Amino acid sequence: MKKVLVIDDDTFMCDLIVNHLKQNNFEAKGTYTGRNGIKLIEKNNFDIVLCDYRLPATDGFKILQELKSKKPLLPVIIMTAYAEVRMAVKLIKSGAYDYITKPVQPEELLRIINKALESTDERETSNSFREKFITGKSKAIQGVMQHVKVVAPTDLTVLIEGETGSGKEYVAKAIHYASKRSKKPFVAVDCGAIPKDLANSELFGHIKGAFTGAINNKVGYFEQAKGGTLFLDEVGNLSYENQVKLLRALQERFINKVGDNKVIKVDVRVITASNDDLLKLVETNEFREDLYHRLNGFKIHLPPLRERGEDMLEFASFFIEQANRAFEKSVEGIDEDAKKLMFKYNWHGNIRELQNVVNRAVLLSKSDVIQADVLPDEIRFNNLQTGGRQNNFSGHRDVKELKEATLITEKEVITNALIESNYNKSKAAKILNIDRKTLYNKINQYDIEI
Ligand SMILES: Nc1ncnc2c1ncn2[C@@H]1O[C@H](COP(=O)(O)OP(=O)(O)OP(=O)(O)O)[C@@H](O)[C@H]1O
Repeated sequence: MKKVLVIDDDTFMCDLIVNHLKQNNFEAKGTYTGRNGIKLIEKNNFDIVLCDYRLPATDGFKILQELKSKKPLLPVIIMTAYAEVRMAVKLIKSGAYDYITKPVQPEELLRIINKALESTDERETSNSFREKFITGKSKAIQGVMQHVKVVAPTDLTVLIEGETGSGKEYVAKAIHYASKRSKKPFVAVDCGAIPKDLANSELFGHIKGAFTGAINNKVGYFEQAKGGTLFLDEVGNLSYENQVKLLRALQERFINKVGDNKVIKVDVRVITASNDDLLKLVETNEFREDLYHRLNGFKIHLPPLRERGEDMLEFASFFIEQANRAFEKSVEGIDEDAKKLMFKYNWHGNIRELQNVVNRAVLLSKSDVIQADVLPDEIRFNNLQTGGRQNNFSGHRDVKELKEATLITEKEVITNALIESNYNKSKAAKILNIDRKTLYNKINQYDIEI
């Protein structure tokens, strides 16, 4: 039986909701104050919380923040008499699962609660992840999967290198779910997306009053991943100060919250990933060498999609099935001409780009197989050497090393996308099928004029 806590200072309404939930097979408990609500949540394992927005001495927003810092995964539904869009957006942005307007309609209440519980039940498990993980048969990936198998049961830190969209997070999850930590949380953090001045508090948490705006205690990612795996994507983006703190956390297995001297023991396995060659960042002093060696307990290099041969078709079939279900279509496969074009293409955005291309093709397809006409122009009008975009590579005939050639091509592809989008970074990132942060990093890396 699912456990629901109702927090409402209107005693009549609170009891009414509790009774209604009990009649509908929930184990419901009510409380009339926010403070007591927080205490009950700390001591019990509720599956969901229903909280009134207007409470004496506090409000639903403050309670929500406190709850999210203590139990980030607990769904909270706010009940409010003020169906104001701005406030609803604010509540949902602050982590509320949803809101319901008062007077509460019994059927609507049950619908929202069941929806929230379903989405929690759908949270990924080892089995559900296995169902959506495609391994592939290429030699390159078989080698990687062999390494995954060997390293998973250990507690080694793993560094995964690979191009954008090549499946680094998926491989990190494969390691997690094959490890003894599989029943504990897998927490993924995009270090490139955290503002530098907030990174300490995001990773390690903070205490109330630690800085302006720290109105409540916050549980950081390290603590959220307790007993499980913390996946730090784009780790090369961490500032020097954060690198020092991360190194300490890894060496000593202790963290400090921002503003607090108390040390907290953390049992977390760290897996990191990078699009960049981290060693290069070490050479240019942008990344600490001692941290690099700590993170590089075991290195896994993920091959780009273009080096995975027939795996591309296996991924495509899988994505076609997914898209058929999502769009209620019944596409059966890809015709030979379209396949040829897809094999010639460079897939700079790798598996993610392939998934987007397949989604679009399924949606547009009028026949039961994907034909060339529903592939994007860059694939249809691709000429073998260029990977689909304008290219001035003939101007670099003296380049012999493959790595240098790749760098030059990447710079040119990015420059072309910027030109094509009139230097609109969001549009250019979309064309390139990378996120804005990665685009900014690349612009800096290649010193591209913008
Ligand atoms: N092995 C796989 N099986 C099925 N789908 C996959 C697999 N690997 C990647 N994908 C698909 O490709 C998408 C991108 O994968 P993922 O996020 O792991 O890449 P990434 O290398 O971590 O990307 P980024 O460099 O942008 O962080 C996933 O959301 C998933 O849809």
